[in-house]
Amino acid sequence: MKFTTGDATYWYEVYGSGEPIVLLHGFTGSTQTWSNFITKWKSSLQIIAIDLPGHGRTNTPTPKTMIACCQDLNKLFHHLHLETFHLVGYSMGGRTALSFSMMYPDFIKSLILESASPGLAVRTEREKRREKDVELAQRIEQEGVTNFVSYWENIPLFSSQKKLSATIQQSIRNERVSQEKDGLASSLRYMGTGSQPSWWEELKSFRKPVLLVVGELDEKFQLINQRMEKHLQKSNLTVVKNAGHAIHVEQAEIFGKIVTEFIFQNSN
Ligand SMILES: C=C(O[C@H]1C=C[C@H](C(=O)CCC(=O)O)[C@@H](C(=O)O)[C@@H]1O)C(=O)O
Repeated sequence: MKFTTGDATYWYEVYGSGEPIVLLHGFTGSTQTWSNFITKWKSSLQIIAIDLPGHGRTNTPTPKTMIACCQDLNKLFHHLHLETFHLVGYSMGGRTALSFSMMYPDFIKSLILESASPGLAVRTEREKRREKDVELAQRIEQEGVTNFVSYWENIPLFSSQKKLSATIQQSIRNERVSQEKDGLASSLRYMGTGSQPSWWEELKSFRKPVLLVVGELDEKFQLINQRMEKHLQKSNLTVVKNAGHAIHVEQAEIFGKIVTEFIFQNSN
């Protein structure tokens, strides 16, 4: 289904009925990221999966910053008459879910962040990261998506995915190569880790329940989330064994169990 606001058209999908949960994919992803979770849980939950700017079937001619994207999501949730819901985000989708929660906390019943971060606290680090994000965006524009994906799927952060079956690895690749180069480049430039605001200071005032999920093989994001847990009032950090960055793929059953148990514990 499509929701239009200004010159932006967001693609979203709604499944099932019951406790509402919103799913936000990561960089190079789409609603397809959640197909395993949706198949398994749509009989127990109302699931809303959204394509973020620059991804899937969402079209945003005017580039969307993280703040602008969250303002659009606010309009979409009002359009859907969603008063409160559980918000799940993976990686870039986790940064987006956290940003949205900081901006519109009243919507949030619980927040589930998979391999996410609140951005970079130090201005010079943000500036350096933004330069890297822009360089990567230029690489995508010059070399095209297929060549970029061949690079991207081999960065150390995703090394644990090499243990996955060829079929699953191919499905991740298929989702990535289906993206548009201008969309990915715009996402990096305007919603990348270096472009978004830092929410580190605001974490301590967020009062809703937060589940932080990281893979035991993802050292970088384990350290980030250990820091996040110390800043948050009501959070618990779950480290999933034999998983790297993409727990929802690498340990799909465990991911589904952890997330749904947390949702039902916080569904009142
Ligand atoms: C490589 C780093 O940053 C990227 C890592 C993960 C994020 C993501 O959404 C990847 C999803 C995927 O490809 O499965 C991405 C983001 O948050 O936009 C980051 O650019 C790093 O070392 O920080």
